[in-house]
Amino acid sequence: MIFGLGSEPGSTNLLTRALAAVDERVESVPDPVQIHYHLPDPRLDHLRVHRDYAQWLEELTQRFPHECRGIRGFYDECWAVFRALNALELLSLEEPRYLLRVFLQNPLACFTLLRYLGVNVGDVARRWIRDEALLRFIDIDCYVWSVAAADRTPMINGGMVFSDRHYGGINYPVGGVGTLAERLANALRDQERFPGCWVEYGARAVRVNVDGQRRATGVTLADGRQIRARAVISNATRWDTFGLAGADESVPRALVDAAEVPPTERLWRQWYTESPSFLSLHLGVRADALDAGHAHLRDCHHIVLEEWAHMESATDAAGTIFVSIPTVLDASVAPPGRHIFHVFTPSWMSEWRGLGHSEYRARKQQLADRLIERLERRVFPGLRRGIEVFEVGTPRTHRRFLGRKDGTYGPIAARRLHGLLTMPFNRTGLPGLYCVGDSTFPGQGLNAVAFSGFAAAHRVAVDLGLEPRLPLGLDAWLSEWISRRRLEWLGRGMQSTEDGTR
Ligand SMILES: NC(=O)c1ccc[n+]([C@@H]2O[C@H](COP(=O)([O-])OP(=O)(O)OC[C@H]3O[C@@H](n4cnc5c(N)ncnc54)[C@H](O)[C@@H]3O)[C@@H](O)[C@H]2O)c1
Ligand SMILES: CC(C)=CCC/C(C)=C/C=C/C(C)=C/C=C/C(C)=C/C=C/C=C(C)/C=C/C=C(C)/C=C/C=C(\C)CCC=C(C)C
Repeated sequence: MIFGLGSEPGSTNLLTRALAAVDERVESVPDPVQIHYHLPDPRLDHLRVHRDYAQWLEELTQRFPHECRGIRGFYDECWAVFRALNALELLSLEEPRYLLRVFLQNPLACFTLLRYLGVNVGDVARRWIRDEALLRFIDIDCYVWSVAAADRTPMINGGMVFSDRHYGGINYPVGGVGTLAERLANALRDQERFPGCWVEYGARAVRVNVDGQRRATGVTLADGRQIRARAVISNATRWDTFGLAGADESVPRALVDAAEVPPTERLWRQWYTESPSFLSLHLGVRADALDAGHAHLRDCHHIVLEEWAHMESATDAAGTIFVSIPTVLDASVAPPGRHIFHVFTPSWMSEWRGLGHSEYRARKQQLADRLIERLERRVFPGLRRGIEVFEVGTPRTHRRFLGRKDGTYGPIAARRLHGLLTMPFNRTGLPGLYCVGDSTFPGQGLNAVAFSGFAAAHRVAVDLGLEPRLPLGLDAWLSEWISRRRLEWLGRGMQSTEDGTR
């Protein structure tokens, strides 16, 4: 489900812009329905989130006519956030010269964003909507991408997702999602266009090297090679970069030595915790086994939930089922007459730890069977008999192939936080080391991590003197001042939230 590949005017189509930055583009297929929901409440069952905004509003208000005004009010606020973002050049919020420039260019958009930066989707939804069933829907409509209910999902992100799905829309890259990475990597390897660039695969960084002045100077790879650099950018999660979070404070394989971990990281650990990983089934299915005229095969993405109580469950394959069938949009990604089903549900590493080889295989089979059974009963009769390819991935698979601690999907708020204000930016307390990806502002999502990539690249370019900065030491002084004030203010805000809770 790819956000950010749109071609409409504005700045929020960050994948399109990243590709354009290296003179590339990918052909894509517009997805007419973002998600087809199969939910426990009859008013929410077979609810389809149409790309066409008017059609979507009509679908929802027909089911909740008494909430007509509330629905409009809520989504209008989402659009206000989106329009403000879409009107700005999106670069590093840690760069004072840029902040001054965008503020002077578009003060109204900046004020709108400032107003919503500390707000969560739940706060806005409850201001407009009373019906508990509809509020539950807003919860799951957040949960399916943020792995958190509305009151822990930042409003800036809600504004992006709930509006962009109707603006730039969801677009499937022809040939599969891997095309995006391939195009970027191939472009960078073109020495005529990008002399000196190279991409290495299978090269695991195991340590960030730090000199006597406590400055990052490069990385050590698993094969012992050392690469020197003036700037090191880690796209590993915060836990894999700086060590573990939560009660388990042992640090097995963090990239930064425990002695070098900056004190600000402690704050971050109090605010964010790991979300679960996923149990994933990758299925190749004979189309003729499924009912050919099956209405559900029109849509690429489905969410299946039989009981609300199981929404946030991440054990025993009992939670929310996510289904993605990319062959609905692009038949070329499978052999003729076949569909690809990617079926997944949240799952914790604790369910998979300590299992021997045969126990691990048996458990995968058992939980996969349960998911297929649930899907056959609710949405796709005949699914099992059509399966020709069957692969199961667990949190252990995610950890192995993505190098993410416990295979986590990313950070989620450990408690109610002030929207996006608490999310760390790209600079870290260790000079020369930057973080990027979903452990940094604004969090999970391809478009969100693309934003953090643009922002990190911008700040690094300024620090290396490749982009102009404020003169007379003002850049360093102002950056430091903003960062200190933010931390002090957040420290105080968090303390008062805790006192209030107590
Ligand atoms: N749109 C969707 O349908 C969808 C679905 C799931 C996830 N997502 C989101 O997509 C985003 C993908 O972000 P991403 O690409 O930054 O993260 P990623 O985890 O997918 O990729 C990180 C890459 O870094 C590599 N890596 C990790 N540690 C390394 C090390 N020590 N040395 C060398 N390489 C290392 C991994 O192998 C991996 O290739 C996430 O935010 C995720 O939430 C989107
Ligand atoms: C100047 C002054 C004073 C001030 C200033 C203010 C400002 C400027 C501010 C700014 C801000 C900003 C720029 C921000 C930004 C943001 C962003 C970009 C955001 C983004 C976001 C995005 C997102 C969140 C997305 C997401 C998505 C996702 C996660 C997805 C997912 C999916 C999945 C998981 C799949 C599903 C499936 C099924 C359903 C089947």
